[in-house]
Amino acid sequence: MAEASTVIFRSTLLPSMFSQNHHLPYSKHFRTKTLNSPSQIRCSISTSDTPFTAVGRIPWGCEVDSVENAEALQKWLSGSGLPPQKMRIEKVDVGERGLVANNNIRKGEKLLFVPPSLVISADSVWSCPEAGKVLKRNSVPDWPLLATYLISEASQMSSSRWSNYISALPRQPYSLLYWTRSELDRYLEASQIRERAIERSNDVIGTYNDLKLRIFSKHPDLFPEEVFNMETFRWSFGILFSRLVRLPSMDGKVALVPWADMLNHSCEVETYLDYDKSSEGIVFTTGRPYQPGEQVFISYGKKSNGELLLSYGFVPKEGTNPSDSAELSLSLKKSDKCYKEKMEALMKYGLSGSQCFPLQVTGWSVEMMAYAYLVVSPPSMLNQFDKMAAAASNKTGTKKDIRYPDLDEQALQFILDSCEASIAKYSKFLQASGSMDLDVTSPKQLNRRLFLKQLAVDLCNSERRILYRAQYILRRRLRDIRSGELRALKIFDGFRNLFK
Ligand SMILES: C[S@@+](CC[C@H](N)C(=O)[O-])C[C@H]1O[C@@H](n2cnc3c(N)ncnc32)[C@H](O)[C@@H]1O
Repeated sequence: MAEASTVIFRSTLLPSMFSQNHHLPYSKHFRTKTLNSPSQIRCSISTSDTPFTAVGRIPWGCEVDSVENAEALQKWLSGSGLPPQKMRIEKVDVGERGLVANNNIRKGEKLLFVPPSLVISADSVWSCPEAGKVLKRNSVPDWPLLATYLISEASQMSSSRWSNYISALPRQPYSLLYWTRSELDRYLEASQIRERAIERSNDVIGTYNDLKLRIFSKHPDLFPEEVFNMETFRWSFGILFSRLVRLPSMDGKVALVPWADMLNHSCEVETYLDYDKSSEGIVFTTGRPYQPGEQVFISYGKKSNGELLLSYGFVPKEGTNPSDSAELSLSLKKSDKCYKEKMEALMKYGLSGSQCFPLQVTGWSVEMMAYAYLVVSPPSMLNQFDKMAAAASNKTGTKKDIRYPDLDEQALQFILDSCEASIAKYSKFLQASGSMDLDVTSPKQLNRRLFLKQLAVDLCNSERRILYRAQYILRRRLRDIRSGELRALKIFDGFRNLFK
């Protein structure tokens, strides 16, 4: 058996393209090409208590913890070419349903072997071929194409080849797409994830409206609004965000992999799904042994707790995620004497006067430090603004690691101030959360609110922890700088007295 490290191919459940670059609007990847045209319908996330449009019930899928539908899926897959498995679907403690080991599984074993014929991708055959042809003719990119495909197949019910798979999908995936605007404002006020969730919802709305304008309205026979509407698109995007896999060995192709998508995530494992050329199937290689009855995990990628909440609707236990990070917002002061010049430099590199940077337990990025240098630099350093802005952006090939020792103290103090302002926001929310939601009377609403609030509290605790750590490092660095300066001053005074 090959060593795990040689056979593990990196992939993530939900494309890693979103996590790799915080500053890249993810919409660029899945929106259709004409989205920026002047004729596009502009629409923003609802400010009312409902997400997008009125919440309708999706007529397919199942309750998120339904094992019956998952067992029917298992049977259908076995009859359709899925080889015998060393795992079975069960109700689990972490993640509602998951795959558990049937017998002892060794570290370094290859599992799954889902054949390409059981994978849903942009090349899959449509039960309604005409609809597929129209989308292809309009060069619809993979994400919206797959979202439409899923709805189209779901609406075919048992005539679709994928009916058993679709019946086992959650009717309402856990995703921030299902949080209303007021829930996002209420619970995620302190976290930058709120902005990302609003952006994402707006992108989904924009994508749907664009498809409707360009394609669906012109082919109402193929894409009737009763089936292809905002509600069904919210569902299909929720499914894609929480289950789509990027397969590096298939040139980064994105796909839904039935059965494999029953695996839950653990921050403690580093095994990813990918296509294995030798066995011609989707596999993963275990990074640790499992005992019979134990849940088997994969990794959805190196994502922060906020990113996991955004796409998958869960937050790992505090302190268990080594890839966790918090976003810190830094802002240029309007009262800055060189505000105009600094803004020009920032805009030249695609940055703005208020910019978010990831902060990790281990520290902060060179981009963040460069941005802080720019904010605190005096007018005499005007000729350095461009260089600083270039280093603050991660879009240039220029040398990023710039140093201005004379500005260190001010730049670090500026980051510390921003950090402390952010900590105060988290603390305010966490304090207030205890007495929140006592105004709710219906048990169903109370349950939902308690559930969302708990997720938000977990997220805020984990993000505040990272900020506390940064605060500690910053204070220590500043103390060192200041005590170093004090020592130098004392030595200087000593010499002066000697000469006197
Ligand atoms: C790819 S699916 C995994 C199968 C899923 N549990 C099911 O029953 O359909 C991803 C979803 O599983 C759940 N999940 C995965 N890992 C989890 C974890 N570590 N903790 C809590 N929920 C998890 C989340 O609801 C997520 O949106």
